[in-house]
Amino acid sequence: MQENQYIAVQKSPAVHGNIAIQGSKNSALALVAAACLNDNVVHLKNVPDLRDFRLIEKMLAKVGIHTSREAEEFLVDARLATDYVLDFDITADFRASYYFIAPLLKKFKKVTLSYPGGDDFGSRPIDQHFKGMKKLGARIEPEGSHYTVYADNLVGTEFHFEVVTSGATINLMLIATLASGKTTFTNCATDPEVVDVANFLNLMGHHIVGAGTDTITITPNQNLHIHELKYTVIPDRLIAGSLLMLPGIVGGDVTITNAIPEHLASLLFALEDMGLEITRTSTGITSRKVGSINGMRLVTGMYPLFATDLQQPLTALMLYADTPSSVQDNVYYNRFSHVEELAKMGIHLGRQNNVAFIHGHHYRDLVADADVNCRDVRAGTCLLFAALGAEGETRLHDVKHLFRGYENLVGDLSSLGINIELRQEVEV
Ligand SMILES: CC(=O)N[C@H]1[C@@H](OP(=O)(O)OP(=O)(O)OC[C@H]2O[C@@H](n3ccc(=O)[nH]c3=O)[C@H](O)[C@@H]2O)O[C@H](CO)[C@@H](O)[C@@H]1O
Ligand SMILES: C=C(OP(=O)(O)O)C(=O)O
Repeated sequence: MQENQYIAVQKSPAVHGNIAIQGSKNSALALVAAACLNDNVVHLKNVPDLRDFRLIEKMLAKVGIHTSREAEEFLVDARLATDYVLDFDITADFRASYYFIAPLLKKFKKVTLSYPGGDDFGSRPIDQHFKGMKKLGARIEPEGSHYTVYADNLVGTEFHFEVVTSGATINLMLIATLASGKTTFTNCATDPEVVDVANFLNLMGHHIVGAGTDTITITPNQNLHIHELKYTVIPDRLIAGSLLMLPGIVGGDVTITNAIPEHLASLLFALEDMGLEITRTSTGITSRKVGSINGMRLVTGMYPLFATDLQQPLTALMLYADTPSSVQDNVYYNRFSHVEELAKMGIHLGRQNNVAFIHGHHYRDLVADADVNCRDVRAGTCLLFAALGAEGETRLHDVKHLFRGYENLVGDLSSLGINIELRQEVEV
């Protein structure tokens, strides 16, 4: 359906309102896979209703793993898994497909799947996943666009990540629960999503220590009590962080009622540095425009440094600052698809390798009447936010990318007072 739709936005009045944030997409993707490791039903709360999860449901149904949505819960029951080959088209269509290696290795000691998809911002290697699996004793056979992992005898080991990667840290943590004996990983990612998955594995009865630090040990428990589990996914820090930027662009205030401030520390400092008033309370985070917005020099890095996923949305705020800014993405050097699209709105950023330069101020009187394409979820957020400060109408196409991250984007923004509409594309 989203193939035939576009979003139209006009210059927005000051925003006011409260939003409760959906569950984290990136955490829930891993938790659904982790739930498939349990030998009984798992009830996950806060799994967002997004395309990746609909793909997962279809992919798992094909191998006999039952999932369903009942009331607020996403149910997973992997007890009757029937096949070790995951659909090639589906596994190539989203990033987190590699998290399903562990549950199928558990059942069949082998699994075949495609190389992962996800947002395209240049090279997204999975060499650390492969190196870690091999160190645990797996054998990997590439076969064109797909590969098979064989794991007859996984043995606990020590593995040092050459690159800090959240995906590989989570994936290898899941696979290490299948090994005999203890595994120690060093140079791990410390993201909240890693901690969320470790907490769930501990709830299952495994013994994971150190998640959230650079050293994680996994002592698997092969005599788990087999019972139903309930677990709640953490709120989505990337959506919370993005929405907190809005007052800086159009004025007003936004309160996120269920965010976890520690997960957003580097963003909140950046927003304060840019001149927003940020209030952290036990019930949420409020961002309010109280004066002019300053530019800043932003550098991304792995958690707890500034998240690469938030640099594109923050670029939109930088457009409306009084002084220039720069954004250096050290995680994905080519995560700049918004730059070409902003140019269609008359917003010209400089770009040198992995750094974008934003003049600021200059765009305050911008008049836009433009059609732009959302090429990935966070680039789409940048375009949408940039358009909210410009006179005239901006039409965002390829919204399927945008909706990959947001469960209720149009509803949430409308509730804040933003003039946003979902329209049908006209067939030509
Ligand atoms: C589904 C999901 O959770 N997606 C998030 C996850 O992606 P994803 O898990 O794919 O990203 P990683 O944390 O793995 O990537 C971090 C860095 O490590 C590099 N790398 C990664 C794996 C590997 O085997 N070799 C390697 O060199 C990557 O190129 C990148 O430069 O974290 C990214 C970085 O915070 C976010 O932008 C994505 O939103
Ligand atoms: C890049 C993202 O997702 P994925 O890793 O699933 O492509 C994202 O959520 O910004």
